[in-house]
Amino acid sequence: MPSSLNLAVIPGDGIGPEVIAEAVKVLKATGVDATVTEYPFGATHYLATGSILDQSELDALAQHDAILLGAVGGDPQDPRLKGGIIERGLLLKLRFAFDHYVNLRPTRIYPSVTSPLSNPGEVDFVVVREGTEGPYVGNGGSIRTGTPHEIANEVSVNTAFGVERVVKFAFEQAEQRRGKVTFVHKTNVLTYAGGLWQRIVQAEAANHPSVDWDYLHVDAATIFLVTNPARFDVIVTDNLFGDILTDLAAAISGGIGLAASGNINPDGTFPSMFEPVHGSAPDIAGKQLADPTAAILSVALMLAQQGHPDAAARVSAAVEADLASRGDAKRSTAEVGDAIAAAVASAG
Ligand SMILES: NC(=O)C1=CN([C@@H]2O[C@H](COP(=O)(O)OP(=O)(O)OC[C@H]3O[C@@H](n4cnc5c(N)ncnc54)[C@H](O)[C@@H]3O)[C@@H](O)[C@H]2O)C=CC1
Ligand SMILES: CC(C)CC(=O)C(=O)O
Ligand SMILES: [Mg+2]
Repeated sequence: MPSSLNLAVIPGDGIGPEVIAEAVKVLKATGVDATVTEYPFGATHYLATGSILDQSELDALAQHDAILLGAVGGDPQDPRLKGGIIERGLLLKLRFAFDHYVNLRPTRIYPSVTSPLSNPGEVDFVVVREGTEGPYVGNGGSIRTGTPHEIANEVSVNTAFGVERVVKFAFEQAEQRRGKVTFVHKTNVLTYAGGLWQRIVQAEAANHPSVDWDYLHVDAATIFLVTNPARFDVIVTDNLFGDILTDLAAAISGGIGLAASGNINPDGTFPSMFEPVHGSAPDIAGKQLADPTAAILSVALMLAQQGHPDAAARVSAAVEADLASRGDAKRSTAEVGDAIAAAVASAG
């Protein structure tokens, strides 16, 4: 692991720059030796320059130890951004090019946080979402486009290679946690993809006798996330189901402003990328209303992955203390960041 962290930062669009300013503030407060290089990519940059992310920019990002991203995406009604041109051409391009096959999304209901669930119990699980396959790969098309007879396909790609490696990662996570994997899919209907996943989960389970596993259809999984979220330890699922379930997981655990994630390349061939689960939130952008906690907790995930466990623990502890101290008074994005950064610095 490097002693000096060579970090690329992509603040992005909407609330992205606001939450990233606080995340970088907290990173600096840890005292970890880090060089921060900012890149302007996102919808705003595209609208100003016509450029999204070219090969030389991808090559430059590849030179970094890790990437911290705010959120990207502009106004969904803007015709210049149609077809998810930024989400696909920037965010997914990075995940695919840097082989971020593990999208790791931890969920905890902190004791001090008000959950919409009245009695959630002790909730602490991680979603291991496959990050490079599924219906997000862009394998589709449409004919007779724009006519009443249009036919559109979006094919979910699931390879034995891709499923095996993420399932193996999930079982290894469970070995280091409470020893339970829940595989989530829709094997009763998506029988080809689901069958592949099912066989691989069964085979991998045999390699991890200390881990229990069970299976839930994705629709039932949404029930249990609300009625009994404490039953989960590690959830492993595909790209689309994982995207949806982790917004729900964020909602039950105090809000999307608290949910952090890592797009991990476990092999270390490419830089991993850390980002809040949320998007660019155009409805609150530029008003200092965004909660920067998810971006700050993404820094903690990054520090842990980059070999700075003490600094990561200090950031997590400062967030936990800040959550415990939150009352009814509204604080700005920067005020939350200032408070957490001060707590991190004083614990250093
Ligand atoms: N990783 C990324 O860069 C992602 C980008 N997007 C993009 O973001 C744009 C907006 O997408 P939406 O579907 O509206 O999802 P969103 O996550 O941006 O917003 C959903 C709701 O959560 C609220 N919210 C989000 N983050 C918050 C925070 N930190 N503090 C307080 N409230 C927060 C928003 O105000 C909004 O009401 C779209 O262009 C979408 O494609 C969406 C998800 C992920
Ligand atoms: C905008 C999508 C491509 C990403 C997303 O919603 C997510 O990764 O959670
Ligand atoms: Mg999402």
